[in-house]
Amino acid sequence: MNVALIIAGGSGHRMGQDIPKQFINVYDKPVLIYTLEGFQKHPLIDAIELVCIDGWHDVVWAYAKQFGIDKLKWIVPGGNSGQESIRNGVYGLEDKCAEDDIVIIHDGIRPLVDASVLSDVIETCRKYGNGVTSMPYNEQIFVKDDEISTVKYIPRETLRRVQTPQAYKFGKLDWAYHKAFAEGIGIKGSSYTNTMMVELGERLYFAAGSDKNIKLTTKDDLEMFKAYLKMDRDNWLK
Ligand SMILES: C[C@](O)(CO)[C@H](O)COP(=O)(O)O
Repeated sequence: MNVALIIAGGSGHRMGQDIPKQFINVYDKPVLIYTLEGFQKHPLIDAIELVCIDGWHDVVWAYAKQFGIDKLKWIVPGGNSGQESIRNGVYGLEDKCAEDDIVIIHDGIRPLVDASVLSDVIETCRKYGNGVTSMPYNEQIFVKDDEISTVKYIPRETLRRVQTPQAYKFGKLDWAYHKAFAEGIGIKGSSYTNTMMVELGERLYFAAGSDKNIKLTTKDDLEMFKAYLKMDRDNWLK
């Protein structure tokens, strides 16, 4: 079984809106529903679990009914940090998933995930035990020496930037969150499943990412999302 674990536990202050950014309407549809539709339509996804900020669960069930997201099976509460939210989602699957089932973790605010990206991350996980979508860097990365200057760069050929979706076998994922939270490894600051896994000594395997798979963090990202949707619609009308 392949289960999507969608993370929508945040309140999204950086967007400067009154409502959490995953619930902002774009052309009469909430951002989160665009994300869920990507998983709903994919033939390899069997079920979806959503980690959702408190107070919005009934709203999500109503939207799921309205937009035909019938793969959505479970909603669990968000945590105080990104890692707590993902942990809640993983623990919520303990009586639903077997060791070898694949869990595909994805940010609820990345609404442009392509079917080919999902297929490749699942295939990579089948082959190696995990898969993280990633992209090369096409800009130079410099290390700050202080707040205003640098004397060091990292050759970009040695770097990959990692996105979601990320796929893990459930047994390993569940083991990792229990160990990480028991021992305080890889759960602070901007940690995510990928960085935690590496801190726990695991090797991660790259799957194909996409430049279109943007994370909606700022208002500019929202404008870019709208532009992508318009471009798709214009292509479809041609
Ligand atoms: C993939 C990711 O960048 C972590 O490596 C993830 O998208 C981060 O999400 P966050 O909400 O900005 O922590």
